[in-house]
Amino acid sequence: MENNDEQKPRAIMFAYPLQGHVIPFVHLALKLASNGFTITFVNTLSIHHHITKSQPTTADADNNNNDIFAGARNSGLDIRYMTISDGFPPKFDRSLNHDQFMEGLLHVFSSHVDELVGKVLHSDPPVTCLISDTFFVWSSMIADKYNLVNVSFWTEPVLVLTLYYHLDLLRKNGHFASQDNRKDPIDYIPGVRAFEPKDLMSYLQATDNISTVVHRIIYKAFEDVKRADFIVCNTIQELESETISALQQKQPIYAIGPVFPTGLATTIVPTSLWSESDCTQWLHTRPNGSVLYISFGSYAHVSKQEIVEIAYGVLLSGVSFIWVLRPDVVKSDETDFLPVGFEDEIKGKGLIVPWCHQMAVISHPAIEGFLTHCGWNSILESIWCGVPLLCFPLLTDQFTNRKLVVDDWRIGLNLCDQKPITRQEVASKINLLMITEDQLGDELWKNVKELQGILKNTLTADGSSEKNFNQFINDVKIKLQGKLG
Ligand SMILES: O=c1ccn([C@@H]2O[C@H](COP(=O)(O)OP(=O)(O)O[C@H]3O[C@H](CO)[C@@H](O)[C@H](O)[C@H]3O)[C@@H](O)[C@H]2O)c(=O)[nH]1
Repeated sequence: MENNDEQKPRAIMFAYPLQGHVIPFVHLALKLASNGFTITFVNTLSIHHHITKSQPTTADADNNNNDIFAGARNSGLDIRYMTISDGFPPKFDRSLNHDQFMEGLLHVFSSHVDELVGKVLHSDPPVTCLISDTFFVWSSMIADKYNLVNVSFWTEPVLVLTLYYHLDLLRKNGHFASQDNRKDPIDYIPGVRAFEPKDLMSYLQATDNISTVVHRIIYKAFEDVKRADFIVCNTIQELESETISALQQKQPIYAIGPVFPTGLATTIVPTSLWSESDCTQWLHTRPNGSVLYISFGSYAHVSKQEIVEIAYGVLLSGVSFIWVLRPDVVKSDETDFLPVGFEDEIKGKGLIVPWCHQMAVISHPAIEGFLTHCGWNSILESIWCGVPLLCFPLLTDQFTNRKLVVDDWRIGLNLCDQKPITRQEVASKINLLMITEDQLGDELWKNVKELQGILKNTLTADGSSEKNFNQFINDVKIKLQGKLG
């Protein structure tokens, strides 16, 4: 029962300044605000500029120009919006100068956060709770300094969180950070069945340099998360139950996913860093179940050679396709990375766009398969839409996510079994995925429909994510009462 004298909880939220993190953060903010929280949402200035620049020029966009949550507030939610410097000038290219940018997030960003939290702490209602991305290295320092409930939001599978959490075990057993990492299966991580080292996150597979800036962030962030009061995860209890239960022995952890754009959110809170091309008209002209959607997310880079092999492979397969090729997908100043004449050859068959509204595209009945880099949001969105996956992991958690999709849940195939990829293999894998009359295609399709049912169910009133979310809110309130004495 709601106690009216209870102070309204107010959380300040810091999203990691990358597309794949901002999207779930925004939707978590909306979910919390719909459940009685006052939210102060903080984006870096750079993310803010990207979002506002990519908006179509409409009256709504003008409204949203300084405040992406203006529409949400008009609908009655108490979400305030602030921006913060990430320490770099606006024109600094954060994608091309990735490591320098990450050094800034590691060493400089916390002082900006500290200053901002100090300023807003005593506004009305006072800030009582910090919700920050698990990859930030300063959360416990800020929470301790300002006596805030410390909530870590994890935007990847709990399997990945667990592996980072137990980095000490991987080291001790020689699967990480040894002269010559062990190649045999890893069978000692609590809640994780034996798996191959090739399925570890890319940073933990490294042997040459394990002091890169991302490694240093990982070492610090996954020690820091051990001091969080609560860990909230964009995953689903039914999909990762053993792993979640094991980690729950260590810390309170809540699977509340999928944290998705609902109808309300998609229309009123812009989150895209690039302008979205409208693919709907084109999709309407295609037969149901005939189009392959291809995207490598917002962050990873692909080599020109791989783009060329995929391009020829898609042509050889003969399927229709939409391919999202963001301007910086190849890590160089080179903009002509497609084979000469490719765009003429695909006329009437394929559509290439720099960015789109992914959920709108993959929920269209014309879409039959998704060639993906295995970003966690893309996987959840694809399951939600009942679309099987063709997996081409590039970086970070994507290798571990691939294992879940292909080996554990059997809702997808590997694009290639070993690198370098070839156009012949690309074509044959696309055909295997897209021809659902075949036994394999049929099995993938049935499995993904089953998981789709689980995902849809989890957000109903009796569903696990809904229950976990309510439990989380109750536990935060109890913790707050304890803190306020
Ligand atoms: O044209 C596009 C392409 C993508 N998206 C959206 O962008 C997000 C992309 O997220 P994700 O699929 O997770 O990929 P990344 O952007 O690469 O995400 C980063 O963050 C994820 C969550 O932490 C990690 O799993 C990834 O490995 C990491 O690269 C999704 O919500 C997509 O719907 C669009 O809206 N339009």
